[in-house]
Amino acid sequence: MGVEIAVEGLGKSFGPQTVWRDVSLTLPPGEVSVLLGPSGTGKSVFLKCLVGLLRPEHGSILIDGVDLVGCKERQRYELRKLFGVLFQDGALFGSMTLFDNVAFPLREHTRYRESKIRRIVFEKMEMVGLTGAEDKLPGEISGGMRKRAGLARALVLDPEIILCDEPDSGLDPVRTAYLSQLLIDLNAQIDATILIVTHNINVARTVPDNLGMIFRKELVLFGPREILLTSTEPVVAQFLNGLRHGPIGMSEEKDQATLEAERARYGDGAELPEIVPQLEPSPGLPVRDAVRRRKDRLVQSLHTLAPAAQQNVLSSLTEHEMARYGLRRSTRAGGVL
Ligand SMILES: Nc1ncnc2c1ncn2[C@@H]1O[C@H](COP(=O)(O)OP(=O)(O)OP(=O)(O)O)[C@@H](O)[C@H]1O
Repeated sequence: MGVEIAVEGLGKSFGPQTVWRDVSLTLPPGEVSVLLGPSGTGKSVFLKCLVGLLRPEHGSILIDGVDLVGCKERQRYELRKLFGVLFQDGALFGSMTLFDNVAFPLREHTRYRESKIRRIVFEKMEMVGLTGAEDKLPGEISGGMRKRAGLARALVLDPEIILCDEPDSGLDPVRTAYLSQLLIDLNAQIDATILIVTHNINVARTVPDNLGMIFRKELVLFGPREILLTSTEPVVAQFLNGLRHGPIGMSEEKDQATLEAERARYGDGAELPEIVPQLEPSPGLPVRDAVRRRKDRLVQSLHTLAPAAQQNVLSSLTEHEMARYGLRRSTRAGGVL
């Protein structure tokens, strides 16, 4: 199972510019989380801090109990091995074939024989649907294939944590849907802790177990999807529903396109749409253990959730699960005894 990442009081600045301050959240082990936020709010900077590429000035990042911020360089090097990172553009070497790109971390960090490297590379390329493209150069394939190759490379060292920086950027909606499915399938297969940075509303609605949002230099909320997707917190509701009215202004141009598209779909109404079901692993794959663990956790804290979130948690439980948790549905709509 993937490891837990506990971030406490994190703050990052570049000279006089504060990117964000006092960010605290816990990425539950083996679950998929999404970090949202308008352009330029520091989502990529957050990912780079998590993997140790940037150093925050304040706070701690406990990975499996070890503080990445305060630890020695040697320990940081060891912690980094737990991560697989998919950068925005795939970050492939243009002069290397896909095979060599994907093999690169194995050749750098292990002493495996070439036959073993070959086996691992072929296995990961099959996982991301790139069998047969091993000899292609990055310049000869589509953006979606480059992302998948980047993902295969992020997987070769069997990471316990996978970070994806805008895996959907530059992809059409169909390829984004395939990539979203791929991430859920991967989670079902390897149970890694996954954090995805995006401003794609569909990805946020359908992929993660947990959601968080950065706005105006702060983490506005972080929690289970049922809480964020039913939240009436103005900035969260505006962003997740692509509404014009709300704290996010016109000046963030990149999000304007998203806002236009969603406005065309939902109109300007303040009514929140129903929560759409979360993606499930493709047929033939194991069920995600994270789903069961998360339900256990949510049921324990059910009474602390707002009514709309509570109702969504309850409606996600099967009758068998209701019985296992000792819950009975009341005759009142969505109620519980
Ligand atoms: N190495 C750096 N040195 C100085 N400033 C930086 C550096 N990296 C990022 N920044 C600044 O930090 C802020 C946040 O950038 P970041 O790329 O994390 O935003 P983002 O939320 O990921 O944006 P987008 O959604 O557009 O990718 C920006 O103002 C950016 O210019």
